[in-house]
Amino acid sequence: MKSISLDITKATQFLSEGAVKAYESQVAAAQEALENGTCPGNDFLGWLHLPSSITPEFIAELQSVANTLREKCEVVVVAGIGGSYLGARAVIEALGNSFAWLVQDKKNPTVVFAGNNIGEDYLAELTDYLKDKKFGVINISKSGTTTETALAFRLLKKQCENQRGKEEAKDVIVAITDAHKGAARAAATKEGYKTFVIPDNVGGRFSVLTPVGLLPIAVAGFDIKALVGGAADMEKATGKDVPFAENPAAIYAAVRNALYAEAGKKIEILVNFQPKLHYMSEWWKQLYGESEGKDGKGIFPAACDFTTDLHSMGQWIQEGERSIFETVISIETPEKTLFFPHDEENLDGLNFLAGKRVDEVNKMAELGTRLAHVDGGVPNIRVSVPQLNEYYLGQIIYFFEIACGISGNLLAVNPFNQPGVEAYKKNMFALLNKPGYEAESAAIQKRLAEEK
Ligand SMILES: O=P(O)(O)OC[C@H]1O[C@H](O)[C@H](O)[C@@H](O)[C@@H]1O
Repeated sequence: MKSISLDITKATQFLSEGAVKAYESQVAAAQEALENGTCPGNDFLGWLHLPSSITPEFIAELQSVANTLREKCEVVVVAGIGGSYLGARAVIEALGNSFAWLVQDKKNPTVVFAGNNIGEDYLAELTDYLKDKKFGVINISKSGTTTETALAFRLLKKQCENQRGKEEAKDVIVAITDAHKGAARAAATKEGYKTFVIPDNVGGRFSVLTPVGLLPIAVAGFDIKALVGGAADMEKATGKDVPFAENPAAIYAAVRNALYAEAGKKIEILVNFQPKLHYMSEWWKQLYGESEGKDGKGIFPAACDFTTDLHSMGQWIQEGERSIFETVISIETPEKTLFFPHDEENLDGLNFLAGKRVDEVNKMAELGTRLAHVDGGVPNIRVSVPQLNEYYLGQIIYFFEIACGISGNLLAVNPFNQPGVEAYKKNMFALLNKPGYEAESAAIQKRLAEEK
């Protein structure tokens, strides 16, 4: 099978000669540290060889549970936030019909997401939508205590039991959580739900290839064996003994750090020219943002869908502050085929495109954008992906995961913790007068009073 490939020529032209190669020894040291478990955050390295450790038996167990949900449900709600839903949504939306919610494809349950916000209208409209549906729930939380997910799950569990009865509900609610602790585990144990474990040593943003991602993706009807196969092949292609120049993840990590350290590029924009990849960018933002945004450092991960956002962000990218670079995921061949028709009147003047495939126009837009942005001083890294299918999505996932682990080590941060995310939670609990937060509640009310 082919592999995804990197073109860094439009990025290295913004760097001094040898700037990327200069990272070779640091990258080797980073990969050794990941392999030997001697890097910061070394209790969260379970993702490193996860693809190659997934057995056919485990895939079969996941598929069997997915089949039960597929047989018994018209709709399956995936409750989770951050790493507990982004990977699943990224893959499902990349592979699914762009209008899946409108195309009544009886072969697959409709997969919807909840627990990734606290929007009252969103949750009210979801519960309304589910009122006449035979639905199930996959409740995903590594900690088992995340407020957004727990709040959504309380609503969904009650509605599922009211609509299907407690006994039947038990068969269509699955929990994916910690092996022993947390509210999600406690509820699953009490109610007798089927459960899968999120390994202690795999952090949320690296968990898409655990049941966190694999079960929802299988429920949606996609081939998790191929997904894992692509990731496993990329695991081999980016191993610590692969020569630097032949290791795409090593090169990507080195180039982005060189652009940050030497060329002052503080923002990386992940770009796609396929709208189905929108959530792949959202998954990537968490992976890099939560791994590197520490100690006042780190490249800010942003994302754009082109050509759509060229009509909104194009001006800034072309002529704003030169602190950005672009990483473009380019899908070589679309899954579908559509030609531009000829029009007798040609009032739109587009007959010069007649007979061409739509993607030919998209590819010229991509090339034209690359030339314009590079001319405007925006370095461009191009990740070429042969097809948008499970196998190559597995390659992309592992490529970005291992590059993130390397990059975080090059940046000298702990890529595998996320202490910063606790701040808002503490304030929220204090403001909600959560039991046990009495002192924090008093303090925050005092602060708010003083700020008036
Ligand atoms: O899976 P959970 O424990 O519910 O966590 C869900 C998400 O929220 C946390 O606050 C972190 O920001 C993320 O790294 C994590 O993926």
